[in-house]
Amino acid sequence: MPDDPILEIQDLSVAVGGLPYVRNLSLCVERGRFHGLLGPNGAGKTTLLRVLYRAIAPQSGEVRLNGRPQSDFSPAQWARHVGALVQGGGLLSGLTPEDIVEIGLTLRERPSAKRKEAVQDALSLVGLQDKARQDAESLSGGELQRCYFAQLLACDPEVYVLDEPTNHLDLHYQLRLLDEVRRRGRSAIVSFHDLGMAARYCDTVHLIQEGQLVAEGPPQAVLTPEVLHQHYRVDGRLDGHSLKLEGPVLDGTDPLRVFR
Ligand SMILES: Nc1ncnc2c1ncn2[C@@H]1O[C@H](COP(=O)(O)OP(=O)(O)OP(=O)(O)O)[C@@H](O)[C@H]1O
Repeated sequence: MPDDPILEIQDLSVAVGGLPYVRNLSLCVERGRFHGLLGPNGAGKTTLLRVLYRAIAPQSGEVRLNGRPQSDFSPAQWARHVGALVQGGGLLSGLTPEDIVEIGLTLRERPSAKRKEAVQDALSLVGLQDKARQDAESLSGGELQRCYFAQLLACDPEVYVLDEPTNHLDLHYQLRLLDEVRRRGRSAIVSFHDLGMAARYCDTVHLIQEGQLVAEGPPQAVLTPEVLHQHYRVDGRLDGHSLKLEGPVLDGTDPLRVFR
């Protein structure tokens, strides 16, 4: 049992259109720790995260925050504690980055002067201070991801739920923004495809396959050559924070061939 769980997921099952995409899954997020959710495409990572930020309800099982069931909280109360960076944005028409960050802050009861300051601070953190009043529809993919990151950083929830947060970000911002979440000492549950980044940031990783938890523990203990072979269909090994690949990908396909 973890020492100090902030979020407990107990025996969770989620079906979409009658098909089970998360099955009897239990895991704990420890207070102040970074947890990675790993697994191949379609494993169920986003589905699980969507339950955590209440976009969908589970068929069975329970999510608890500080020992209290999710159903004890109104959606707005929950969102104050558990904030999410999700895949794909919302409606942007007519909004600026300033508006997007400020909309997030309506969850927080802050005087308007403090709110303005928080918006500017968050936009500076993500390097968007010069684009604060531009039409958000004109932002690049990475700039938009930074804008949503700013919204979350301004709210600064107790638990950060990040679904592939490095999507569209250049290396500088991948490191800068995940460093910022870690610097704040918050709890985080984060889906990653980049196993090197997962190894760099996560205290614990949870490997999911076909909606079930198949392994969990420190990255170096979980991401063994056998696991890479079996679940990612590549041969390689984790060397510190670097993934060293050996030989072609399995199933007879060698994507590097086209570059040779
Ligand atoms: N609304 C939906 N309708 C139909 N199928 C869905 C829906 N949502 C999820 N699924 C299916 O559930 C399975 C798990 O999807 P999910 O997005 O959770 O996977 P993932 O691990 O996040 O994958 P990826 O790494 O590709 O983002 C997939 O097979 C997906 O097609």
